[in-house]
Amino acid sequence: MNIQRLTDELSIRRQLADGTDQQLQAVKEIIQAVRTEGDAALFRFSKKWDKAELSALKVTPEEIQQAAERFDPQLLADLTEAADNIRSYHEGQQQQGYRRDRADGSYVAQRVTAIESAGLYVPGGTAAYPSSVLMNVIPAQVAGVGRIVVVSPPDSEGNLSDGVLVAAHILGIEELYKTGGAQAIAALAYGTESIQPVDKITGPGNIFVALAKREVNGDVAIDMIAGPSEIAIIADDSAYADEVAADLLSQAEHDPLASAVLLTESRALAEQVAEQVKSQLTTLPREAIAAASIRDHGAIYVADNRADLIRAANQLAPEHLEIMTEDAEAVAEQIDHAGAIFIGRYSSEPIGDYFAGTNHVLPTNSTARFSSALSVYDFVKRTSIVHYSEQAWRENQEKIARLARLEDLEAHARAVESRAWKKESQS
Ligand SMILES: NC(=O)c1ccc[n+]([C@@H]2O[C@H](COP(=O)([O-])OP(=O)(O)OC[C@H]3O[C@@H](n4cnc5c(N)ncnc54)[C@H](O)[C@@H]3O)[C@@H](O)[C@H]2O)c1
Ligand SMILES: N[C@H](CO)Cc1c[nH]c[nH+]1
Ligand SMILES: [Zn+2]
Repeated sequence: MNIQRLTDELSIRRQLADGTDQQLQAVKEIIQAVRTEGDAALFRFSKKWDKAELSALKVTPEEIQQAAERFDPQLLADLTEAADNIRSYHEGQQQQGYRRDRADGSYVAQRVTAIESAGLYVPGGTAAYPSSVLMNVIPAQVAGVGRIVVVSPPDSEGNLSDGVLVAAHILGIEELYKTGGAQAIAALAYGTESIQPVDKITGPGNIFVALAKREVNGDVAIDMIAGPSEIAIIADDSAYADEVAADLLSQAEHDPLASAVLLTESRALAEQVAEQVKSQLTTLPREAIAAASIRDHGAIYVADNRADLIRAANQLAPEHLEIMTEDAEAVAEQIDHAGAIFIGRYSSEPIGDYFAGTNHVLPTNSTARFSSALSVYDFVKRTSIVHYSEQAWRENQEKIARLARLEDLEAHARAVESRAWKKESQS
């Protein structure tokens, strides 16, 4: 791992945000093929990218039941406990409507309702992600979404992993399809013979999924761009280099495009962490992926002082930010831009990936400057409501008509005044 300038890392980010021209072109062609060919395109792309010969896209209740029956009971208990933690955290996000009444009998209000249908992407290319089933589905359920559709790419046998099926089983999901990548996003956005389109698409995925979500945005709503994983760690000499390195590698193993950055004022720690990353890397089953990620998107930034360190972290706006310093909570107070913050030595990032209850679907590519973790808020909409009484109308109609004429909108003014026409003729 090279000790390099943070600015290099940021320029890597900007390129990733757009993908390469080739990747973007491929995604556009995949979306077009799904729009014109429907299911046939989904079968064809599954064969090409997942090496799977599918006979049907929809997972059957028997497949889910059989997976549940052969699943390790301890793992079932672990997934269930994680689901409980996630549900408890997200229930805190439930929103009520509100109403402001006035003495003249008028009121304005806001009503909160769930979106009708949501399509949730669960990654499955280089690894299966049962945890992403929980992270997508639970906020949608807490919000009260009517139709929840889960898509995930199959393995080369044409199956979803038992973990994904069992997570769906725990949550009572009935609409689950074996399709992934850009083609799954297109199917959710535009529909095929097997998959009815949805109102909103959420969930994380690789660069093809991220680019496809960006392409269909507007025809359908999306949550955010949750692309290849990222971790940044602020650490001082109180941190243990082996623990810092382990946490950096935890995200590097997701994807060759994942990024891992250490931010520190200590050159000694920087050197120890670089050594640790090198030696721990060789012991990982996913060594090749992690090595590519560290080589191409790994960085150690040695800051001049604390202010420089904080500025660098905020500039990166990473998906995950760990803080392992003596005054970790005070440092956290100064972070304005990060998808999720992990405070202190014992808050290793995978705790958030699986168990704490917070959502692991998080904005990447510095979009934490303006985007947030997936949440219940993503699955609701707010409708504003106006009720004017006769008294309220009478007292305010002239002001409203004047404001309309200020904008040269005569029909607006007359609409408000039109109630007077009848009142005058009746009196
Ligand atoms: N930001 C977050 O919140 C978050 C959370 C979890 C996972 N992730 C990320 O999700 C990603 C999972 O990636 P994955 O690849 O394992 O699974 P994935 O399901 O995202 O992608 C697999 C699919 O990509 C498509 N694909 C692969 N190569 C292609 C090519 N050359 N051209 C066109 N399509 C192609 C195929 O359709 C395949 O089914 C990782 O990047 C991980 O870091 C992010
Ligand atoms: N770290 C990922 C988000 O970037 C989420 C995840 C799922 N499984 C393991 N990790
Ligand atoms: Zn992870």
